Amino acid sequence: MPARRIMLDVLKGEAVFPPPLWMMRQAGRYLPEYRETRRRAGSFLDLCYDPELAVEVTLQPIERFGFDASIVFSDILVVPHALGRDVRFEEGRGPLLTPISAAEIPALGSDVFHVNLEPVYETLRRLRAKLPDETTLIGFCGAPWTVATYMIAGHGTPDQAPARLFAYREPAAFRQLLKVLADHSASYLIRQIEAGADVVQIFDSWSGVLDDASFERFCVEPVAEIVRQVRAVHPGVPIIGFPKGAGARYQSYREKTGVTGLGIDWTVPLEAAKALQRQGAVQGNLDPLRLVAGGQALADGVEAILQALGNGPLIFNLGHGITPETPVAHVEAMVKQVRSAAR
Ligand SMILES: Cc1c2[nH]c(c1CCC(=O)O)Cc1[nH]c(c(CCC(=O)O)c1C)Cc1[nH]c(c(CCC(=O)O)c1C)Cc1[nH]c(c(C)c1CCC(=O)O)C2
Repeated sequence: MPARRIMLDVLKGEAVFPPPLWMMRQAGRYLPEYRETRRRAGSFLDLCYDPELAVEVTLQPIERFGFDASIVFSDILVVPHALGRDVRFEEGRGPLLTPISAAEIPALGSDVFHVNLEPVYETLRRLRAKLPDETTLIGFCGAPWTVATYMIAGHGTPDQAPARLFAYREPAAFRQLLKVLADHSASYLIRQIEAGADVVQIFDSWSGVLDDASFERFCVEPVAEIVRQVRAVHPGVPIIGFPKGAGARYQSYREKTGVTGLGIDWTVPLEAAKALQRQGAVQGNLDPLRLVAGGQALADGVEAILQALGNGPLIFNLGHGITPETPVAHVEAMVKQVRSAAR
């Protein structure tokens, strides 16, 4: 009999206690062993495209903490890179891309998109063979809006003003950009599932900066399109949507996109999260800075989530990625508290 992957039970709507647990960005710079592998890899993208090293860093947090889920090591910006855009990561500055112009969008695409992403598929195949049977394997992509913000600005910005202006000034080109990203992201997720992913997550880190109409067109519609395309091929695979900062729009986001699970950031009130659990699983939502601070701030934050959401379908996680300055001992304390929790 195959081992039970409890995160999959939760995504079916079951309440499991203590809840399954993993962390966004769990393979990353807060781990000394990650920093060591990273030094050997050359550039950050070299690490993403080297299945041997990517498997190594993906497994590091699993070996250390025994998380219930493992997320393949890669980045959301491999999609524009595989589409032929120039993408670099500079130490201390984050991603740098050559900004795309409206005139370049009609020709955007690549015959070798999946060839370029083959190392990611190979990493997933190797991971499924190496992971404990009970560990859920997560594939992912960025949502079209969030990926587009980096393609347009060429770097991270606090409010995505360049992408918002572009969308208002060049609506036809922008719509086409979202469509190209949605189609390629859907086929990317389908290939990740075929390489062994049990679940896929769509990261929409910048959905919180949009007005009502723009949220509908730039976040909801492209993600709904991805969900439709993935479900047409793999109807049984759960999809987690993480529209960070969606606030009052979380509920309609799940209804309209059809995502199975909802990633919630730390600003979502626990009462509202409880209401969201009536429609399906939620994943989150510890403030990553409570994990940096540790001590009582951490213990209180963990306890509040377990108390409020522990009776419903919950995947315990942070409300956003773990930050590099987080002490490993604080992660150990969090894992211990979640795992030893009693209802
Ligand atoms: C917006 C976004 C990106 N990438 C991602 C998002 C969505 C989630 C979020 O909002 O955090 C998602 C991502 N990025 C990475 C993963 C790996 C899997 C995991 O362990 O979660 C995942 C799921 C590795 C990474 N991606 C990056 C690192 C750090 C770079 C390094 O190790 O040198 C890692 C481990 C770099 C990256 N990649 C990106 C940025 C803005 C940066 C720079 C900021 C930073 O340095 O933290 C784009």
